[in-house]
Amino acid sequence: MGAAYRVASELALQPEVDYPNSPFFLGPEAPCRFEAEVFNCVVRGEIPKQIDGTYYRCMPDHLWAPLYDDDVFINGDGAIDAVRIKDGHADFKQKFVRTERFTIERAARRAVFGKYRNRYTDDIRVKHKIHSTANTHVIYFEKQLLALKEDSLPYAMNPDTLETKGVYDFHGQYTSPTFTAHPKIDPHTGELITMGYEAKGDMTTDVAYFLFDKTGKKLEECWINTPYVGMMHDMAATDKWIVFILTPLAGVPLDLLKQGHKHFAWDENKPLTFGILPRRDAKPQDVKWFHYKNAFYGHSGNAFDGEDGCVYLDSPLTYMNKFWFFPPIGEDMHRAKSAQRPMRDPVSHYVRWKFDPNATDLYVEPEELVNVNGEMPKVDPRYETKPYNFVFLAMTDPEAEEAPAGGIYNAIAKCNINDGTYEYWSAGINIALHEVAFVPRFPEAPEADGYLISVVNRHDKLLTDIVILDTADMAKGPVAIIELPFRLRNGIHGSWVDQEDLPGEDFVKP
Ligand SMILES: C/C=C/c1ccc(O)c(OC)c1
Ligand SMILES: [Fe+2]
Repeated sequence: MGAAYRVASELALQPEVDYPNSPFFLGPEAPCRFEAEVFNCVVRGEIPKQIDGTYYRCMPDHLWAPLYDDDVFINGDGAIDAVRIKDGHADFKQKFVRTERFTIERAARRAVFGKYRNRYTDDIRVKHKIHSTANTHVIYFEKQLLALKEDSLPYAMNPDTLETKGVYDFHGQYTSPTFTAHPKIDPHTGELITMGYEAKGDMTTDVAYFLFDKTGKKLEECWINTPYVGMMHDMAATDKWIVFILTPLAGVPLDLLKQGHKHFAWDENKPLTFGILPRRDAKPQDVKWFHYKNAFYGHSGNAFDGEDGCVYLDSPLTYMNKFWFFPPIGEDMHRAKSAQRPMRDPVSHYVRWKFDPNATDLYVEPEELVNVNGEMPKVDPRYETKPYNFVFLAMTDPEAEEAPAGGIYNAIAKCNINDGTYEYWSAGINIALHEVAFVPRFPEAPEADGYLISVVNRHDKLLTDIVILDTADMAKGPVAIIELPFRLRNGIHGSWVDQEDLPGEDFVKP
């Protein structure tokens, strides 16, 4: 190391960017902090000409060193990545959502907001401001992007410029202060199905369900209460039913929150719980709650109505608290320890839950569909809310001798849920793979026949690739690799939007 750099290493970082010494902020996960535009990205291979649209993705990226060293990666500022693909070329853009937090902290040039979902840890002057980081999911509805964080309302954005328009409450029709990061858009009706939890304030059991028609007109609003307070990250919907998912990541008592405790803590005495509610003409007394044992639920694959009148929900099931950074209840809040899983069971597998609206026994036991250690399920969107045959999962390569760095995903599987078989591409060791987006090969293509888009963080090169796979030959690996000239961080969820649904051709202005 040259003399200049020996000196540099003795110079302290300015406090506003002196990030904690934690895996959430180091090495390949060091904050990026930039906005970007790359016209005509470097591409290897051939991007199929039929692909015409934009892939949007949400990435938490702390702009400022957090006020608390034990802050979690899911409290980073939301940046939206957009990859516009047309005629075999790709243009890239990344912009931060202009949340209130973004704007206030930019003016202050430092962090002002406190811990994840704990406004009692915010600087007193922003305690009543919108807490959203808009960092979890980005969906497309009513010709705009909605950047989502489950503790707040959506932020609406322009899909071409990625400019933030502002907080969106469906023209006053949405009356909960919280909005899930996993609303569902029914591909057959264009309706938006959504909910907010802790909907009457921190640690309340209130949940508000809403249905909007494709023009954004409210069709349903129904308020219910859950058996306990817990993280309700994802949901599910069929033609006839809504499924609420309540996990044992329990909300801590309000007085602990006020003392600065993390919002959630793993409660090994609480069961993973499901509630079903009629999708139409929903009444609070209609909700019916089912429960399993103590287990972790991340995301829903799909749900559908059976001919037997039962509601079927398919999902990965995990036997340990994947969110180990939310400690067991009752323990010191700085401790990070996982709940125990039963010995020899897989960490996760893909299962089917069955809820009988007429059941008297409210205990449910899932049936295994596919034995893979995967999460971030995606089905062909044309089959959402309907019976289906295939699910894509981000997973840990079952044949790799070493786990991928950081316990993240390094393979993508196309799973047949009818016979439990799967085909997959493994990207190797020193990389992190993400949730996929699916693009049908052509509008009437068979289910799951088409292309997958995912982001690959190359820890070997500290750069990021966007890969395109052909689902007809998963094992072959990418047919095209879009090479970005910089590194992105772990992202959460994203959406593919066909060009014919987008408002214009203004993605890249000359
Ligand atoms: C897999 C991710 C799950 C998740 C749950 C709650 C959050 O606030 C969040 O923010 C990025 C992510
Ligand atoms: Fe999620």
